[in-house]
Amino acid sequence: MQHDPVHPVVVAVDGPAGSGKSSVSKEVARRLGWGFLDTGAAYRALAWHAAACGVDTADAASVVSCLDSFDYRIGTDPTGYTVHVGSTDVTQAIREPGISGVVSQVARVPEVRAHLIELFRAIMAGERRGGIVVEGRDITTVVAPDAPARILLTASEEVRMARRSAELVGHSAATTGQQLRARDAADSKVVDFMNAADGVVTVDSTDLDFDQTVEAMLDVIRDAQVRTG
Ligand SMILES: Nc1ncnc2c1ncn2[C@@H]1O[C@H](COP(=O)(O)OP(=O)(O)OP(=O)(O)O)[C@@H](O)[C@H]1O
Ligand SMILES: Nc1ccn([C@@H]2O[C@H](COP(=O)(O)O)[C@@H](O)[C@H]2O)c(=O)n1
Repeated sequence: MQHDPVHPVVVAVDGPAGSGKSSVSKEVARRLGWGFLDTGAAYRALAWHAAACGVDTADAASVVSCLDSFDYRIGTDPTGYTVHVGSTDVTQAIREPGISGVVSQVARVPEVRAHLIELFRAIMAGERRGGIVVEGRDITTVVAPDAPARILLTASEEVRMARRSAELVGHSAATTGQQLRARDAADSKVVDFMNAADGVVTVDSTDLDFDQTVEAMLDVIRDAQVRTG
């Protein structure tokens, strides 16, 4: 797994909502000096764009009609990336519960998935650092099934709910937990991110703190580096 200036090393990470995919992957990328790609941000930004255009996100054909005008930009710097749709910075807006509540409707549309997967592969190929850590739901199985290191990052539902409620001040723990469970249920109908596919290593962070989880992921990457030379 040596640095090839043309093909960055890809680390693929999947997992359910609140498992730590984005925060842990970002820190792993930062420690390696590699890029980081949060693929969920694109589905969220498209949900934001559809809503901004007055489109009903439950109507697949209307969502598809928004793809042509979806001018999406995201950086891969793990120390501070921004998300733009056109000239609007939507980095914060796409994290609002209103977007989390409808993003699965957008993500289940096959044309949307095909469009965004192409975009992710282009971003991965354009990475100029030695590697890129890419996280989402179908990275280990669809977006980058040949990645040398593939990880399913998980944690018990109870722990994931507690971690998510701790960061969402002003929202009840019950509502936050309900939303997380509903999103996983909807997303699971489209891709399987609860079970590790063949060759994918599971990192269960239920009993690990943040730093231990980062180290566990780095161990998997180091093992893959030894395996693939
Ligand atoms: N091992 C851990 N110990 C303690 N807290 C953690 C751990 N891993 C992640 N967290 C915290 O859990 C919260 C959820 O993590 P994060 O947002 O990275 O999850 P996610 O899988 O990307 O979620 P989503 O798919 O909903 O965007 C964050 O506040 C993060 O700091
Ligand atoms: N590879 C992916 C990534 C995300 N999604 C959908 O986007 C939603 C938001 O993702 P977060 O990681 O920011 O929570 C998620 O709930 C999925 O609907 C996806 O389908 N595939």
